[in-house]
Amino acid sequence: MDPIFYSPSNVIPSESKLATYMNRQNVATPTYGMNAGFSLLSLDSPLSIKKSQVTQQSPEFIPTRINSSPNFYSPYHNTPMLNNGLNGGVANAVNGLTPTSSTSNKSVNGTPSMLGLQKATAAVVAQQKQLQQKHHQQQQQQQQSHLQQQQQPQHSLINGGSQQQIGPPNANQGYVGMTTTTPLKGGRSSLRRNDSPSSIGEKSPPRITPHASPIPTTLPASVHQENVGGTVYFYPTANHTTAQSSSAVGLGAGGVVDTVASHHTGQTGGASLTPVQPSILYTGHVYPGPASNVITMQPKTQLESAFFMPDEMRSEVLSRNVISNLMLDASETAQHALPLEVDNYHSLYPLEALPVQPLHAKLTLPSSTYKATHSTTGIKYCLRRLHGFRLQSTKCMTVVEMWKKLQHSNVVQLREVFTTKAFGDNSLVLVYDYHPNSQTLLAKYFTPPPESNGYNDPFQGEARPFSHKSNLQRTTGNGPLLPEATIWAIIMQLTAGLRAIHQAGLACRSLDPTKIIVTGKRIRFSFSGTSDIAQFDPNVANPLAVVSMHQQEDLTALGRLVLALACKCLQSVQRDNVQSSIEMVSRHYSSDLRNFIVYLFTTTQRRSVTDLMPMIGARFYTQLDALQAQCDMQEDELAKEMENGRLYRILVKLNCINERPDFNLDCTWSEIGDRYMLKLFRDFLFHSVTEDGRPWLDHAHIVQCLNKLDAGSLERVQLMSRDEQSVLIVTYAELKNCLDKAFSELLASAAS
Ligand SMILES: Nc1ncnc2c1ncn2[C@@H]1O[C@H](COP(=O)(O)OP(=O)(O)OP(=O)(O)O)[C@@H](O)[C@H]1O
Repeated sequence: MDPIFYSPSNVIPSESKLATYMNRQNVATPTYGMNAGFSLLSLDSPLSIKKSQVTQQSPEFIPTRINSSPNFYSPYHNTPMLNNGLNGGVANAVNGLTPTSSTSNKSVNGTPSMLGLQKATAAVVAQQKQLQQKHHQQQQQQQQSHLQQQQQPQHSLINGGSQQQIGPPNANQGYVGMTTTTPLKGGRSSLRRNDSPSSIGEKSPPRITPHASPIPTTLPASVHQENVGGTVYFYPTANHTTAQSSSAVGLGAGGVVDTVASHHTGQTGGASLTPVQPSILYTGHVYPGPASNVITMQPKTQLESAFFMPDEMRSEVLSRNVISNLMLDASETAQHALPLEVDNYHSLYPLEALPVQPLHAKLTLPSSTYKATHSTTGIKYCLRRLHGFRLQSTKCMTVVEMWKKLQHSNVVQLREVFTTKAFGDNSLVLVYDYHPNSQTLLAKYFTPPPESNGYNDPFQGEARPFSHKSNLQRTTGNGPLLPEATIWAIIMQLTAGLRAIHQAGLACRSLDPTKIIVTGKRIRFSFSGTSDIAQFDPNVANPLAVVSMHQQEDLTALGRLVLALACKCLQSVQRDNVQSSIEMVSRHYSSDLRNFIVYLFTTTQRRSVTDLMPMIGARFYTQLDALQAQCDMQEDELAKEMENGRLYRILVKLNCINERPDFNLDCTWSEIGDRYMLKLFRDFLFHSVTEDGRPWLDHAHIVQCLNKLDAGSLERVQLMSRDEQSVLIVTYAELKNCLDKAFSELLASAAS
């Protein structure tokens, strides 16, 4: 909330209109000319859009006009928009000081758009500056001497969308009229109720409780009080308005209440017409649309990319969420003989394990893997259970601590280790980070695709890994060979992880396609440290020497894995096949890849993971570039979703307040006082209809209005009562104040 506009009032209840007015009186704000002020008002409202200009939206509820509006994403009131030649209609409207010009909302292709509306508002602001200079003197004279007389011909009552020129119902009320048309109806004819908040004579019978706005005991002479169906509204009187500012706009005739007028009343009471700066009108923080470097990365059209995340990213996120939320019901849990709780974890869910043929069959202990939820934090983890395992020595906890400290983006982090009897045996459980929708390297690259017609090629797959066809290796039983770039991308991630492990004084010891997981494009060593614990020997004299030996074994295992990946076949690394497999690599891939594999297979010399870096060479930059491009895209998606989250929170607030059936035993709470404005605003947002009564659905309208509400823009909005008999004119800043206040009341009540 902006304290400038909503400083606490001392005598008058803060929820009353008077309080709002009183607060405004003390504020030095720029002054608006009456006509210009109204022209500003109407131009940014869909109320001024003619039926013929309203374009039906696509079923997807996307503004379809975006392609024809290149500046759609320009921030509101962006000055350059004034110069793009698209706002001629607006200029005409302003020149004529006629806020009713329907051409103001036309976009390039002649259809109305929020761009048009934005431009209209921006254009008005610019035109306003010129007009203020031009008419400054003239207005001063008019306002000082004959304000009342000059206003009279302009008085109008917005009534059911038609324009009626009427005189002020009561001269003492200081009504200041406006001329406008409202082709779009904010109300719903089917829901017409006599619940108008403002005075339009006898047409708005009461629906509002008399206790809505407590009446202050003393009223300043400058304030007019009016009781409408039990709700008291306070307006500045004509005299006061005149005295305050010769150009002040106080209250619309009949049902038109301009609650913003005093915002624009000059402090000196003179007629200085300082326009509201665009930045003050709306300090927007809307998503400006995708960056050009990002949009070219996406296969979608500009429109799609602007609103929706790439399909690949969406399906990845969705499937991760689905998998992450999977749970067993009670009968399934019993069927799997799973305990309800294991230590601090519950909701165990077995992670599917494929029948595998590991390259390293050293770890023969039976084991199981589960997803489980932490009882306190609700965070999901991956539990690796070693069945029937007894810790021989607590000395191995030293190595557990070393693994726990190892943090790397290519290593699944070990969190804790505990023993348990919850499974009915002595199990050791290792708790790792859970990465949903992961699959092992084995499942991803070494599993034959399912046969479509039931026919199995006897010359393909594991039965005859290098068979009769001369170009067999181009298509193995596990599908076509991998592109070299993919192999290098895997190598880079594996060597990065391995380097971190070795530098921490540890060894992987299970560098095996069943113990490496792939999550999207990320490769991680999983279940690290399991071998260290399962095969811990407390009697080893020189643990450092053993680690060094294991590290050398890791490098050999890496060479075997890369060779298997290059041949897309596990049998290619069997002792008898290695030579022919390397020849095959020479034929199909670069000599760099071959040399890389040969280096790792050369066990006669001491190797180091750091020696692998120069072999990767400039490919490192390609990988870095791809990662940074991905970051750019994800950051852009984040910006988009951040805005969605913000708008969602406003909607939550609005809907918690609107139509609330009962609050502190007051069933009319949401219908009275300032909350009534929020209700009408909700109608304006979502229930606008075209002149012929068709729903007017425009996502851009909703987003734009919500953004203005969130920013507390000083721009005004016309709200029409559901009986369509009256119009309330408020700023978004006032609406925001109402929203904050009403929601705070709800929060306070909920907390008490
Ligand atoms: N940290 C993790 N987060 C999410 N899923 C994982 C994680 N680690 C492994 N997985 C998945 O769990 C599944 C089972 O892995 P596991 O290593 O138990 O396979 P396995 O074939 O049973 O191996 P083993 O024969 O050694 O028990 C695999 O699909 C793997 O992708």
